[in-house]
Amino acid sequence: MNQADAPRLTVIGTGYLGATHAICMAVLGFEVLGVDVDERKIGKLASGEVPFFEPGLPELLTKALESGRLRFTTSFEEAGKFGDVHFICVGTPQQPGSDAADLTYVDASVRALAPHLDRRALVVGKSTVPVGTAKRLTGILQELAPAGTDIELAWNPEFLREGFAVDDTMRPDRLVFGVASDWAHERLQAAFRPVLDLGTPVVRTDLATAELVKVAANSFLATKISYINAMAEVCEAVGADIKDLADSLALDDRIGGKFLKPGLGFGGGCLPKDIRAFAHRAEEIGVGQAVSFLREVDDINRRRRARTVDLVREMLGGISGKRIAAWGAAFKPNSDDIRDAPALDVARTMHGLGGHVRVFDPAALDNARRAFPELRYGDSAFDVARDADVVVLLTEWADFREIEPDALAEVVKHKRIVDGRHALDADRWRAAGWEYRALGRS
Ligand SMILES: NC(=O)C1=CN([C@@H]2O[C@H](COP(=O)(O)OP(=O)(O)OC[C@H]3O[C@@H](n4cnc5c(N)ncnc54)[C@H](O)[C@@H]3O)[C@@H](O)[C@H]2O)C=CC1
Ligand SMILES: O=C(O)[C@H]1O[C@H](OP(=O)(O)OP(=O)(O)OC[C@H]2O[C@@H](n3ccc(=O)[nH]c3=O)[C@H](O)[C@@H]2O)[C@H](O)[C@@H](O)[C@@H]1O
Repeated sequence: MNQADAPRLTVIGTGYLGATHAICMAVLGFEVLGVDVDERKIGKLASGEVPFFEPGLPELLTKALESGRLRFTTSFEEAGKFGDVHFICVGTPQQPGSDAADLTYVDASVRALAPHLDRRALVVGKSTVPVGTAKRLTGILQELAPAGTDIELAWNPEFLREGFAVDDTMRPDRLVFGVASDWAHERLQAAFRPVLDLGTPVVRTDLATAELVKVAANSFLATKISYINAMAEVCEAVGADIKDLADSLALDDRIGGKFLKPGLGFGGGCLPKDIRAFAHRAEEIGVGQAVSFLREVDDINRRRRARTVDLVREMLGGISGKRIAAWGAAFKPNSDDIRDAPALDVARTMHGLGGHVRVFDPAALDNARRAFPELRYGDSAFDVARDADVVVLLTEWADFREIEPDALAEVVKHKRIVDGRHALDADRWRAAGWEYRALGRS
């Protein structure tokens, strides 16, 4: 990359998204400054420690720090002086007691940065926000940036998946540039030059469309998952098989098999809160009816968690006093993220019903322990399964899928397994004498 032309980047908010973006951009050759209000997080990153689990990222952090192109700070003054392009990557969680997105952090970060922008710069929103946020932030920048400086706002939604964050950042399927001028578009092109050189498709559009693309994408993915889980409910009622049904649908190219995996449903820090915030925002702007199906998507998804508990109850004839091995805590494999994790929701419900639940997860145990100290935890999949009345697979880590039914049979009290993620080979487990149950399978 031609260093002379390359803009200097700041990345504001160094959580899952921001840390990944900052590290990858430095590896790609940019000078990058990561900024966060969390001193501990900044301290860890600066000393070479990624504060969350993400395959491949620790190695890249080491590489980026060694290159001298990546630094971290808590100072917005330093950020304003340093950067030509500022990426806003702070959290937009669900507001407590409401479906709306909490924009406190986005507003605070823009307000903190704006007074320090003393030369022409581009501020780029990456966080997932309700449509209309960019317009409002443009007003805040105009109000708070020093008089006479030319500050523009653009929107560049992010589509990375946790667990594949490095690859999704370095080689995304597409880039969306929501811009209000040719200058902003050119600046974004410069800020993604090495990615564009790979032939990555770019959609240039306006700010509102860019904001909407993101929530539309997550809503589509959530709808696909709830669609197949709705079919699972129907299968349960008639004794049909959701696995065969999903496999058959997937063979139609127009439908495709991705995000068509039935089971416990979606969780995490994004899909659930994003569909709720979108439905809420649509209602605010008078088009609630257009996306009212998202409420149903959410309800179908929540029912999966309750139904999984029901399945365990049916199998055991009650949950109170039973020893239950819960395999998984993270919202999906290859992540330590427990935000709105279906696995922990199910484990906590079974605990609340008097079950002796013990949880194991290969990466998310520390986070789970901190968030839910009332649950009991073990050191391995076999450890929590000792003398269990039932094993419940809640997050489909490869470590769990690879376990031999005969080896596990040695430690459990009863050979019963609930496959909450349709991740195990039912025939193999049944052949080994296990009672195998999964939602939507007779
Ligand atoms: N996690 C993911 O895979 C993806 C997340 N997103 C979106 O990106 C945004 C961030 O998500 P995550 O990285 O998961 O959240 P996170 O909670 O891991 O990170 C947010 C970071 O922002 C920092 N922060 C809060 N207020 C700040 C301020 N005023 N100034 C500077 N830093 C501040 C926090 O300390 C934290 O480190 C959200 O809008 C999310 O929906 C989009 C695509 C993927
Ligand atoms: O906005 C975001 O933060 C991100 O949200 C999701 O990414 P992520 O939350 O990392 O995880 P996914 O792989 O999408 O899985 C989400 C949930 O759906 C569940 N899922 C996924 C696929 C499937 O077929 N069935 C299913 O139940 C997973 O177990 C998980 O709980 C999107 O896939 C990303 O494109 C987006 O950038």
